[in-house]
Amino acid sequence: MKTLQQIRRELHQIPEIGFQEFKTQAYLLEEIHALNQQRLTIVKWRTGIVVHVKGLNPKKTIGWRTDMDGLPISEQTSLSFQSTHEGYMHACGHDIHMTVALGLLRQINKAPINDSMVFLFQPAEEGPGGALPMREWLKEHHQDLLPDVILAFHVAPEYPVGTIATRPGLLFANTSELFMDLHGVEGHAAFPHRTKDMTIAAASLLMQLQTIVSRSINPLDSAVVTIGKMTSGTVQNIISGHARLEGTIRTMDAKTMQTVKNRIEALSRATEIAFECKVEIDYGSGYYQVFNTPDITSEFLSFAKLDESTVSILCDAAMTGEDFGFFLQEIPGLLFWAGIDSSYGLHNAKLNPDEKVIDYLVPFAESYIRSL
Ligand SMILES: CC(=O)N[C@@H](CCC[C@H](N)C(=O)O)C(=O)O
Repeated sequence: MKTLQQIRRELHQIPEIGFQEFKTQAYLLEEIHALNQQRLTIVKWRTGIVVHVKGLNPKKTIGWRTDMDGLPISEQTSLSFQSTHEGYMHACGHDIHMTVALGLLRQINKAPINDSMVFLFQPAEEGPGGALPMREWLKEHHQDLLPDVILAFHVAPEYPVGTIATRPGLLFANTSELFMDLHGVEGHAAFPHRTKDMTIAAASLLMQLQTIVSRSINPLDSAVVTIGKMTSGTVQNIISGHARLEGTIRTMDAKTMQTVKNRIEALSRATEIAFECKVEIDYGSGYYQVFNTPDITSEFLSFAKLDESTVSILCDAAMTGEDFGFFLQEIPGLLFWAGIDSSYGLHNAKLNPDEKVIDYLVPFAESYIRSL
């Protein structure tokens, strides 16, 4: 049987983006099929997997969800087990999340608990979002696999291994992707008056977008408008006829999200008039906030406090997005941060989780689940 460290390293080498997790799914299935099958039901959903472990005397079903996808980032670590998929990396810790889920599945399968458990290996967390369609598919086709309570964790680079952090209520933001295409008129660099330059229009719009949070949102509310990618033009001596801005919006409530979108649309209309162009807006996919069930989360924090190997922290909410929010929208449960002690953050090409988190977290999660 492979060690969990070996599994993490092998998963790390094959990062795949949302709904392309074919090798990852095959790898996980091989590990799951190698277990004693007596209590297991295994169902595939797109590139995801659902594994049900029948309890000894089940009164409820406890869910454990892991995400599966990597990011389109070129890895810059010097690890011996670097990504073998050029231009892709597990830079958000989903390799660790999957390994912990497998480790927990092994333990619960080896020594079953009274209740049943369901492990959700969910694709496409980074985008376009697998949780909502997976939840809806379970409701429609596999009511029997729906958990009564659901748990998940996310790696936290800023904390040492052994740290658990979460909070009752709102933990992560509402999100919306943002894609803006600006269409003008391309032309010779020497004849700007015959063109509609979209590099200038996009630069102007980008700067105006930055006024939304500072001037249109109540300072007591919170919002983020991030443009992570900006592209325009073809070569140095042609005025660009097309530019694209790609970003994401984060807010702590749905009303503020609408205010931000209203301002984006108003500034786009103003850009159209000012630069004689067309601005198309696509909001891509949006995630529901992560709202931890208050009493379950308080009890979880009390449990963590009693564990000698754990430092538990009541943390602040963050502007991170997580489509796990869609599960918590309908099923009680919680998401928590687990420290991995990396000097590089999430979505960084040098992220390097301390693998000791796996050996710490599997028994911690197992004993918490046995206490439920
Ligand atoms: C945990 C984490 O980093 N999640 C991502 C989710 C991204 C959702 C979507 N693609 C977007 O950009 O809005 C995050 O960036 O917070």
